[in-house]
Amino acid sequence: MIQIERLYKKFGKNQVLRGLDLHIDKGGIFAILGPNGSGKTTLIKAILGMVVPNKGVISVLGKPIKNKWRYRQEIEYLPQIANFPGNLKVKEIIRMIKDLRQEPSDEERLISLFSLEPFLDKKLSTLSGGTKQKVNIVLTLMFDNPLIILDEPTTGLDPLALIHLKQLIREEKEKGKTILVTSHIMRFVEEVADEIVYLLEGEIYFKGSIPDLKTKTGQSDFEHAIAAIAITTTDA
Ligand SMILES: Nc1ncnc2c1ncn2[C@@H]1O[C@H](COP(=O)(O)OP(=O)(O)OP(=O)(O)O)[C@@H](O)[C@H]1O
Repeated sequence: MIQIERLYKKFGKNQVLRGLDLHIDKGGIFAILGPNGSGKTTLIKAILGMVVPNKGVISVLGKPIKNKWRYRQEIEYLPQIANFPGNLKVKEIIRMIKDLRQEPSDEERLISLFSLEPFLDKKLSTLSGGTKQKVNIVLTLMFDNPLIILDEPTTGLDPLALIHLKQLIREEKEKGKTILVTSHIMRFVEEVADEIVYLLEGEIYFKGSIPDLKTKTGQSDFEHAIAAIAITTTDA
């Protein structure tokens, strides 16, 4: 599904990824975690071909992605900050993305799930942050592709929308898909993730299940296990 070998990326003098290796061979929900600025979004954008690495090889769905773009049609991506033109109405942006993708979509179910009907004729610039995020989730999950990448999908969501999001992610996983998700909300991660991928100092510090992480850190609580990595490695 995703194979990354010795990935390096620096911005100016800032060496963000330092020979990162990552292999994701099966479906499931993988939480990409790590401190602020550890390179989670950089890694995701490298997988999407939006950040060009300095060195290393990335293969997605079985093929190296260098100088390729077609593979992106098989990926759904929810960016951390989606910047769609504010003067477009919700129904217009949905139609625009559908026209661009030219793929079957099931937006009606998602619009109804998030109760977005009253907003379809409203301009994006007039929506609250949480409602915008619901629209972004619809735009991401309305297509049916094997790889889904969600960068901070919970931002701004109310509790009911969060329950729907978790359910949707689990449904996609049941279809055998691979879902990469970043989040700073540890409760959300603990509820949905099959595996944790923890980035630190430009490499993968830990990849494995939550029980394995608890064993490794000697912590019985997930949030404390994550915090323990930060404390241990800062002290080192
Ligand atoms: N386009 C860019 N130009 C220059 N520096 C960048 C660029 N994109 C990211 N960086 C830097 O790379 C580092 C990693 O950023 P990145 O956004 O990948 O981290 P992150 O782990 O996703 O952080 P957060 O948890 O805060 O979202 C940061 O120091 C950031 O300032």
